Amino acid sequence: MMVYRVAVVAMAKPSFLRADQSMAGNLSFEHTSYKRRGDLVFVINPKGANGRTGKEWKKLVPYLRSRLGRDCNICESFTSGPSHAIDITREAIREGADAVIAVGGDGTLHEVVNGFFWEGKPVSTLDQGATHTTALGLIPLGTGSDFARTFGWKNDPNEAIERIAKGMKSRIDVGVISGKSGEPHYFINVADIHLSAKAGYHASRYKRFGNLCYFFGALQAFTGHSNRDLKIKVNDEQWEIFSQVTALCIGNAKFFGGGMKITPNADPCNGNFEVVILQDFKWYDFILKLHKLYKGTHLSVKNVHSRSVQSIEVEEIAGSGSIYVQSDGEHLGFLPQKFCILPAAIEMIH
Ligand SMILES: Nc1ncnc2c1ncn2[C@@H]1O[C@H](COP(=O)(O)OP(=O)(O)OP(=O)(O)O)[C@@H](O)[C@H]1O
Repeated sequence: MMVYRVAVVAMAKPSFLRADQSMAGNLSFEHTSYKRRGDLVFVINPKGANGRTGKEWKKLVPYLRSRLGRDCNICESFTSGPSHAIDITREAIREGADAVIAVGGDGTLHEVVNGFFWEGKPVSTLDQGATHTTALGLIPLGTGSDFARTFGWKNDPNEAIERIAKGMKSRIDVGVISGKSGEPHYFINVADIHLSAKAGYHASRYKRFGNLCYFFGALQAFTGHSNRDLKIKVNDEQWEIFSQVTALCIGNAKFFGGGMKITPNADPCNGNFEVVILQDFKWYDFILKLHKLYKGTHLSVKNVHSRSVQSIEVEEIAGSGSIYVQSDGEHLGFLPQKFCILPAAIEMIH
């Protein structure tokens, strides 16, 4: 789908994006006859954090323009609904944007990351040769904003603008999920299975309560929950059985669920996931051990297993098709699924 169009004028390539006014949904870009330092496309979810993202963004724009506008072409693109950020990102990359910056929570970042890929391959710029890369940026303004926590970033847009102004970049890993059918799906933060994924599924309905949504989601997920026997295959080796699994979490970064440091050794730049498996947890274990899960000191707790992997395949032994899977806090579907790391897949502004 064409998300925005660049009016074509007769001029030497490249054609660049320029948008000095914002519009809901599709954008029209003017050309500039020269390339300034960078073309930045901001992808804003106005409904993020129960509408707070849109309000904060409005307040932020004058400062953003004064801080970055002299050196960069600034383009604002508002998402009109789920998945729109994926299309905006693909189009921006094809048109040669220097950075696509997600403005919102982990869900918006997740969609922008998925926009860096198309049919299993990285999206590339149409007419600037193989050397041009589009960087990923983030202004964290969501409910949980868990990915940002790994880097110690707060929901502070001014800090984020400084990072963009400095323009320090490094390559980070991305996870790819392939189920039995359909397109590969990408994640940047944490993918998780069973109880936590079910909790996240329910939490999305309570975002108006801020971080309390995770508590309400967890309460609902416990209703009718039972631990299940799973089999896993790590790095394409032998299948192993893990009995009575409560949750299995695959971290490219460390935090999920609004600040729980579930995969405390994960590092998005090291070419590995950290997998943490909780087995045979009862509801009261979460009460007794919750502080450890938030602090990331739970790896020494009984029935907690952790390892570093490049790929992991997970199936339920009973094959009920009812084990929830989420990635970056977004409901993905059900088991079976395979998760692989794509080392250094995206350049990120940090
Ligand atoms: N215009 C829109 N209207 C409704 N939903 C939207 C719109 N644009 C994007 N979305 C959806 O909103 C969801 C949540 O957005 P986002 O992650 O930015 O905020 P959040 O859920 O409050 O934060 P977090 O994920 O960090 O907890 C995304 O999954 C996205 O698909």
